[in-house]
Amino acid sequence: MTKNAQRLRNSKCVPCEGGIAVLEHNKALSLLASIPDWSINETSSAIVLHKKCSNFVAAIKSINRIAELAEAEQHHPDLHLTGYRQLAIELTTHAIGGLSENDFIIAAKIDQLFRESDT
Ligand SMILES: C[C@H](O)[C@H](O)[C@H]1CNC2=NC(N)=NC(=O)C2=N1
Repeated sequence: MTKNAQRLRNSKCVPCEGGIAVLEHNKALSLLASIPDWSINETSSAIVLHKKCSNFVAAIKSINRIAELAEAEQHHPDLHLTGYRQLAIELTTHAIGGLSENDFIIAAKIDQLFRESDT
């Protein structure tokens, strides 16, 4: 794991209700290098991870773990479960209409969660 990934994993989300700038494209790309399974959308306003879970129950368990994490951090992803086990996790900071470091912190923590549990 890179130093940046470790730093993100050990960070806490900062409450955000607006008033901060969205991350610059280059900054977003450099943070993305720490979470290589994730991709960024065309407008650099969201990052997404596609995960094929082993079955429906495993997908629901993952959703519940992510929900707990999101509540603890007070930063919440959009979760899409389709095709019974295809989980898409999308992160953006709604309050600013784009990416903030919070999105990368949660993404790094979700990666950790997936490493530590069955999916
Ligand atoms: C104060 C608190 O941080 C905000 O209300 C949070 C809650 N969770 C959130 N989650 C996401 N993804 N974007 C937000 O802007 C957001 N706002």
